[in-house]
Amino acid sequence: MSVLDEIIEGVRADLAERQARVSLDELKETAAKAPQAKDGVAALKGAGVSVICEVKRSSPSKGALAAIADPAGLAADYESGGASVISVLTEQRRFGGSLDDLTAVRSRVDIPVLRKDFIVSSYQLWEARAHGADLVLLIVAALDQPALVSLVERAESIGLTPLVEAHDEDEAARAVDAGARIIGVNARNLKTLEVDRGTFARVAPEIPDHIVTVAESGVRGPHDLIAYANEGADAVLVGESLVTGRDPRSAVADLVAAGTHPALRHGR
Ligand SMILES: O=P(O)(O)OC[C@@H](O)[C@@H](O)c1c[nH]c2ccccc12
Repeated sequence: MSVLDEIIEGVRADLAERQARVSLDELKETAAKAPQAKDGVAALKGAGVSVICEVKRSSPSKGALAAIADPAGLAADYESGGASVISVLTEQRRFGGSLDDLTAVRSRVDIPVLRKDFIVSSYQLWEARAHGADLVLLIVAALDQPALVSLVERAESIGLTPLVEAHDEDEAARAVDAGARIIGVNARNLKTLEVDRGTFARVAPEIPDHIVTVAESGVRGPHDLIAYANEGADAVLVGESLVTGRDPRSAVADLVAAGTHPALRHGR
């Protein structure tokens, strides 16, 4: 069984437990009271290369990264550093996240918030909305095509913007066919956990220009952002280097400054 399969097995078990506790009707009622979702596409289309900053305690590849006792405080630092979107990992077993983290972050920042999890059911979309998310991650490798298409449509219909994640050219073509408006290219292979920073340049040509492209994983600092920008990335998604660094606010500010430098060519 691949790491991705193992993660999804755990996600399904935790999901079944939550479904037994909170009915879909209850979730929908909570979602109806949530503030209207913010426009994730607009947030990433601003001037320069947008930076999506992640609240991430641990990962399957590295284990514990940072304790993050105050996820909302970290998100506020990201926002004041110039982040366009905050990504909150809500997967518990491997990444140490929770829906409480999502709620806490949502209540502190004004920019859009992404629920980063392994979404396999529309129940999780309603959870995301009920906890104030504006965007959700959908991983092509975790879904067959009919499931991907229906989750993209359902997300959009409840006001969530899906960020559809691909690892190779075929997955990118599936994301485009499913109607994604934002496609993330993850340099980390979820089956082997290896990072290959060449992935973005290989996969991006499959993605039409009008779709927002996000380069995910392995961004160590401004030089990696500049490389991805030159390969056509509209945005980058950064986790580890921010949560393990000493000063997240200024690390984000350095990325944002690099991404808005007038000499930088970006976009396709
Ligand atoms: O910590 P990094 O290397 O900066 O990567 C962030 C993000 O890309 C990564 O956390 C991620 C990308 N896709 C995922 C899917 C599930 C869980 C995590 C991820």
